[in-house]
Amino acid sequence: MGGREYRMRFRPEPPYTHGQPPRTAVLLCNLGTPEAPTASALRRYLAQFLADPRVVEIPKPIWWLILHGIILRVRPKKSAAKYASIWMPEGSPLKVWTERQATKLSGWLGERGHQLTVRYAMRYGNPSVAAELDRLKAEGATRILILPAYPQYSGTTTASVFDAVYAWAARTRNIPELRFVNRYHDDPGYIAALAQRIRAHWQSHGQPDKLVMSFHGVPARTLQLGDPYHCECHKTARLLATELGLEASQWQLTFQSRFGKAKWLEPYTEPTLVALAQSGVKHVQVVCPGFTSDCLETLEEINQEAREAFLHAGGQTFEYIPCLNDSDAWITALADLAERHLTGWPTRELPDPAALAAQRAAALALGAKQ
Ligand SMILES: C=CC1=C(C)c2cc3[nH]c(cc4nc(cc5[nH]c(cc1n2)c(C)c5CCC(=O)O)C(CCC(=O)O)=C4C)c(C)c3C=C
Ligand SMILES: [Fe+2]
Ligand SMILES: [Fe+2]
Repeated sequence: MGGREYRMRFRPEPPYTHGQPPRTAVLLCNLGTPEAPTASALRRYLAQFLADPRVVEIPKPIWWLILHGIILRVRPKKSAAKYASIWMPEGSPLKVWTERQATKLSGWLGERGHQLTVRYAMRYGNPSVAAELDRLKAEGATRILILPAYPQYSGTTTASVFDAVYAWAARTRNIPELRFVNRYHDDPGYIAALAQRIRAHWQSHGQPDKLVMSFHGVPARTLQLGDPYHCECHKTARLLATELGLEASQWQLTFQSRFGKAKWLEPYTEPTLVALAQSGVKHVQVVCPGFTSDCLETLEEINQEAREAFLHAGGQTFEYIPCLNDSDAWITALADLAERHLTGWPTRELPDPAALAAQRAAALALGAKQ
């Protein structure tokens, strides 16, 4: 590599100062979402998302023809209409919830005496992983914990977040200490937060004939290729059912959001709901434990499309139980998780009273518990 090329690759950075105290940050990374519920925003988002070789494992020359020749011509308009039906006044639900989680988590970790920064980033779209890492570094972060918003590890999601971090590190001269959370599908705090969400629903609505736990699917082939996602979804579901005291006949795991013509993990959510209705099951509740924030896949695909299919097939009541979002039990679980992953750094940071007060104020503004 020539000198100029080298300088271009490793961008100039502020000079390193000896004796600076270590500064820790947590980066909560979620999938990403379009900027607006419009066809042009959807085209930009889907072009980036579906070009990721972690997401679509088809040889590039063939996939490029399908993606640019068909999918990006047809899907943006259809998907935009779906997004429009779930859009919140503040923006896309996925981003709104992820941002609230980061703000609340920051406040709660501050309450526990940690002086650290919590930010969120999106793997596709904005704020990008690279931009947030640049920002954290510019603010003096020397240690960064990468916390994907996915409890179950999958090469298609978790590993893709890590790819983005590695790509950023590959062009960074003075790389902060990095830590990665791979999975927390069996974390007791996560399971307890899910159980609490469901029990709260039961208090006002009662128990269903069947509780359907619907996870996002992945191509079935990835299971044979060693992706642990399928097994981790099953373990989450099993632990949750045990925590809720459910017998095998009272719940079922399904996989949703099939994309393309290949076989995906089964059983598929919507056909299962239709079959349940046809077999005489009247009252179902659906929960999506693999999604930590409500998004298109839960609010539209489950709460609109799947509801319609179940009721049309003869079901009587369909209740959707919202995702963890910014519920107190979930933020507690995230804080515990981050804390466990943050222990053992060689030096402890000294709390900064001004930063603590600011974090507390932000958390209080969101109604966080004292
Ligand atoms: C929770 C984990 C997720 C896995 C695993 C996952 C795999 C995966 N997804 C696609 C294709 C699409 N997914 C889309 C939306 C979407 N996917 C997840 C999560 C996982 N995906 C979320 C949280 C969302 C919602 C985003 C939002 O903005 O609300 C979409 C886009 C929507 C659409 O146009 O229908 C596509 C496409 C594949 C191919 C895949 C694994 C190979
Ligand atoms: Fe997806
Ligand atoms: Fe979908």
